[in-house]
Amino acid sequence: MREFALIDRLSQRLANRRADTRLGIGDDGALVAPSAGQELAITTDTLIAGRHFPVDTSAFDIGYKALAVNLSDLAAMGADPAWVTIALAAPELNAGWCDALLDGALAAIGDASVDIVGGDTTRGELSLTITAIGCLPAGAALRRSGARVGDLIAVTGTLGDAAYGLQCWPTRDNATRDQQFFIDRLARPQWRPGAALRGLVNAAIDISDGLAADLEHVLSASEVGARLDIDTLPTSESMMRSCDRETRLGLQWSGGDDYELCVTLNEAQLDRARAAIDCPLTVIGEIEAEIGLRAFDRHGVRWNSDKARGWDHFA
Ligand SMILES: Nc1ncnc2c1ncn2[C@@H]1O[C@H](COP(=O)(O)OP(=O)(O)OP(=O)(O)O)[C@@H](O)[C@H]1O
Ligand SMILES: Cc1ncc(C[n+]2csc(CCOP(=O)(O)O)c2C)c(N)n1
Ligand SMILES: [Mg+2]
Repeated sequence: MREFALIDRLSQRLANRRADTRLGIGDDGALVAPSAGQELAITTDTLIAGRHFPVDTSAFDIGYKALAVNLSDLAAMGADPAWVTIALAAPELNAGWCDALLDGALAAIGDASVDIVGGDTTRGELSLTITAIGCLPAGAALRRSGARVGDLIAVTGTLGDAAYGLQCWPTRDNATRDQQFFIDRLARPQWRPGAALRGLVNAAIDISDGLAADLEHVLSASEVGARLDIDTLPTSESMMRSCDRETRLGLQWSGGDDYELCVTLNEAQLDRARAAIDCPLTVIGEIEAEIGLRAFDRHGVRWNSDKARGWDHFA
């Protein structure tokens, strides 16, 4: 298939959902009309074959993950996702493969009010760069710098599953149910509706590089420290069955690819935050004045947190 055949195919399949999308695919740029009083949150993330996903990942899963990780960044800003562009580089264009990629992208969007308003198509090694734009009332964004001494630290969902999924990847053709669960967590991360936490939490980040590394970004932006109770890290049943404690804690601490939200909030808002977000929200620690990230086990013994700190492309 040629470049313009793909673009025609895309525009035929994409119907705009939003009244404030004035012009989608087809011109030199898209046109959108945000409401007065709103701010736009803008984020971009690239996924490269062999680096962000195994080279033999299905087109559906590549499309899914590319959208999910970007919508997760908007969620971490507390923005309602609204528009995305998809820049695709591929060695060749195969119609069935492109359809499956778009199926995956649309599945990750789900019933969110998001329009794919543009993109770019080039020949090259397989990679996707998504730009996602979200809306929120001016001043209401969830920033990394908002954590306050005394805040609780909480995370959505469970941690470590996707990092273990990467280790399970070689089993994918005859995976056990637990191994398949981990592989699915890697391939199709569930982005969380962070916009629902606006006004309820003081700071937020999504966990892409690993809990420790990403929480450190919040701590340094907020000029505070934290104490974590390592035995409270939310753990899936599959993970409990599959890994010993040290392996599990290593994956949860610094494995990355979780795309869960880590937030800090006043204890008085905890019940409201839990009611607002449609997934478990587990308290794992507290913000303290003393700079640095400290972890302790349930007996109060310091957990060796000098282990690998998280994903760094250039480490
Ligand atoms: N090449 C670049 N040019 C300009 N800004 C950049 C560049 N790379 C990163 N940034 C900015 O640096 C900040 C942190 O980027 P980073 O990619 O680490 O985001 P993240 O949300 O922590 O991680 P992830 O990419 O896993 O979602 C963001 O504000 C991002 O826009
Ligand atoms: C094949 C393969 N190898 C390694 C990993 C792990 N991984 C890659 S990038 C990243 C952090 C987020 O990326 P970024 O910071 O670019 O957003 C993680 C945890 C993977 N998913 N697939
Ligand atoms: Mg992020």
